[in-house]
Amino acid sequence: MAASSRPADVLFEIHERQRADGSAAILAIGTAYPTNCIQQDEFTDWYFRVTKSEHLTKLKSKMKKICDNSGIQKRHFHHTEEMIGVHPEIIDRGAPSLGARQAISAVAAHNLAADAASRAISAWGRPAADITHLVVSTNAGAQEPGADIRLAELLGLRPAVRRTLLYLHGCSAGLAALRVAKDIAESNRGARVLAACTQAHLLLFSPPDDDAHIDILVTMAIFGDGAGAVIVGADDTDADPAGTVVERPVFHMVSVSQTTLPGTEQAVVINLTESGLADSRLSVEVPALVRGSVERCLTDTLAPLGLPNVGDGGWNGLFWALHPGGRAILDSYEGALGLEAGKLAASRQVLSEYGNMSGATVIFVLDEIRRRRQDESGKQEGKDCHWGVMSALGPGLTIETIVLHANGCHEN
Ligand SMILES: CC(C)(COP(=O)(O)OP(=O)(O)OC[C@H]1O[C@@H](n2cnc3c(N)ncnc32)[C@H](O)[C@@H]1OP(=O)(O)O)[C@@H](O)C(=O)NCCC(=O)NCCSC(=O)CC(=O)O
Repeated sequence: MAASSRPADVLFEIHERQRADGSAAILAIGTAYPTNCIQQDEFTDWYFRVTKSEHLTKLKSKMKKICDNSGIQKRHFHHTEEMIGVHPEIIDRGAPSLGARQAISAVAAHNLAADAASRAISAWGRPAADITHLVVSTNAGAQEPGADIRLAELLGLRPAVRRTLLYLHGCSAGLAALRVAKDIAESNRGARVLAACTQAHLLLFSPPDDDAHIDILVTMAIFGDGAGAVIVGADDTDADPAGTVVERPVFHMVSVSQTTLPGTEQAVVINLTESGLADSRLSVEVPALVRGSVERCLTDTLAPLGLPNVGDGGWNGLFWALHPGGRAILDSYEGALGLEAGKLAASRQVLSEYGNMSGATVIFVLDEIRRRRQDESGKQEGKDCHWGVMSALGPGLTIETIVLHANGCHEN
């Protein structure tokens, strides 16, 4: 039968040829963090000394309590005491410091992204030149040419690689990058998307203020630096000329959703000013907002999928890759969903070892879940659950979610 020449049919055929056949999968994961490490039980002394705020004894003891209860053991930072020492404007609220902060944190963010991406590419097993699209997400400044171009240079990607750069999505930056990567991979047959989220928080660094700004202490007590990268593709696994499979899906990205909670626009505020992000705000209400809304939000996300048997275990029938925005945020998810102890073990471990690396954190959590699932040595929590939820909070207040399916699991 002759092919139709009706424009609508031709357009449809072109569209079908361009689209991938399968759903997007994460094919490899890489992470990186700075070598400079501060133990959480030493952080309060370090912070009050570096910011020349030793005289603020009441705030110091409050900060100590927050650190003690944070669920964090250590964090990694690009910035050091010496670095801040040569830029006194960083601890002076009245002095402009955006230029100095951005110059330092951009280089750090680019290098961390390159390290994480190199690890992802190496785990993927194909050459960097096979990457067709690049999605980079960061809170470490707002410049052009930006982190995407620099990362493409550092990795030696093809000049024709198609780039997308996302700035200031806060802690949902990692999920936003993955959501965009999924759409690109499913819309472009043969695409291999490198999605990287990189955070260096010197832009956020701020001296203690007064009793009215305890959120500054909270952000200083929980945020750390790090980068995560994944390779995303949507077609059948690729084999080399000898027929050896060189790429295998780790997690399929089944569906994505983004919900902005009404009336919460002041809950997480990120302001880029002459003082960097030091004028940002974090409401004490965030854990309660999460507790009150997350079940409805996840029900709306999962119900239309009609996943087989997931309902049998309730929320405990899923594995969970949650952004550990803070210990109280994880407690809120756990309480609201009735999750068993251990369900958030990967999130709590990443929080403990690295703190909240903003959008990059959830990629560390995903990598930790991958490691636990592949661990043959014993029963790891969540190994029997094949469907999972990845979720993070961002300004808005926004809850971003990706429903996952772990590779090699066809039952359940
Ligand atoms: C920081 C904590 C570990 C501290 O835990 P604690 O067990 O010590 O107890 P707590 O919650 O009572 O807090 C201790 C004291 O700090 C105060 N406090 C806590 N959070 C505050 C905030 N955001 N603003 C102002 N004050 C705050 C409390 O009122 C209390 O004061 P008092 O002692 O006077 O009673 C926890 O509160 C936590 O994990 N909070 C969630 C942090 C969060 O919102 N993360 C999201 C980051 S943003 C993100 O991930 C998204 C994004 O950036 O886009």
